[in-house]
Amino acid sequence: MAKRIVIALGGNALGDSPEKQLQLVKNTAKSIVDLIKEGHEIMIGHGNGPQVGMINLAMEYASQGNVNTPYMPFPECGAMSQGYIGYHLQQAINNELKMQNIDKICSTVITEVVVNKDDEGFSNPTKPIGAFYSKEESEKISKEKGYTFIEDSGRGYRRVVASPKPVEIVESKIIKNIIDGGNIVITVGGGGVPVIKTDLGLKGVPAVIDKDLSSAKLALELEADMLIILTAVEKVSINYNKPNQIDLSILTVEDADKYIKEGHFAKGSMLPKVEACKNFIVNSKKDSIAIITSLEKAAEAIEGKTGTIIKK
Ligand SMILES: Nc1ncnc2c1ncn2[C@@H]1O[C@H](COP(=O)(O)OP(=O)(O)O)[C@@H](O)[C@H]1O
Ligand SMILES: NC(=O)OP(=O)(O)O
Repeated sequence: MAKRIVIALGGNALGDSPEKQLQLVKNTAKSIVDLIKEGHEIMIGHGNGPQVGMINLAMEYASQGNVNTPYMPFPECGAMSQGYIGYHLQQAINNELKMQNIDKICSTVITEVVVNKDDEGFSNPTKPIGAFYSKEESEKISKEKGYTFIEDSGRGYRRVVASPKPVEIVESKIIKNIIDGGNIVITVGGGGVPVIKTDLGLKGVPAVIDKDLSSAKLALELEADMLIILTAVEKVSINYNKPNQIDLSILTVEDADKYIKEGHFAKGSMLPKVEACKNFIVNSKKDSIAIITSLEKAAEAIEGKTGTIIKK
């Protein structure tokens, strides 16, 4: 049966350069168009951690050098990342739709997401962005620029920035129009550009919202049947990266709470994915499903053959 599906695509699954990303999105587009062919309605949210870090670093470097480049504020870097990732994804999906003779179109909505100005995320940076560094490199950059770094799930050290929780998707009516019109939308890129409400209107703030939490919000607002979080691992594990690692096929909300307390899911990577799925499942008015798996395994996971299914 045709389902309304929100797909949250990991920023790391998009590669670490525009050239690599353009290649990788071709496979992503094929998997997504296969789902569209089966009649499913698709909304795509995506990450931007590596990309927004790269843009921010490049713009900062250029503005400090001799080239005539102004300082680029962080929210603008986030909007730039939505634009170029969305451009690659929509081009690849539209090419694939045309090749398969499907009369639909995919478009990116530059999306703002309201956050609370007093969110505790502003005083405790947790969102890893940009490239991975060695411990020594990260300490050197930290001294030079005052950035905070953390060790990211055994993969190296990364800069972390504030990550407030998503409160409201500003462009949700337009997103609904696109979906109700039978087309495909790319939205809440990088979790959405974070904005706060002021007396003068919306105002961008320097932070990166977790795209899994924004995708769950989108799935709830648009009454989706399914939230699929696609990342680099096929299943969620307990004792991750340890000799006694156990991969989970099913994760109940009750077990998720227990494992969260025991510290099995890393902050800024697996924890927000599990929390996003939990939030969607618990608050959905429908008998909805949430799945965490890898891009390559998406179709199999929808058929219930792999991935971690999060259940009530
Ligand atoms: N308990 C866990 N189970 C599986 N993966 C985990 C776990 N804890 C941390 N991870 C790491 O989290 C990563 C996914 O987070 P991240 O790379 O931030 O996602 P994204 O694909 O959204 O960029 C996995 O590739 C893995 O390295
Ligand atoms: N914004 C965001 O959640 O990005 P990643 O998926 O790259 O962490």
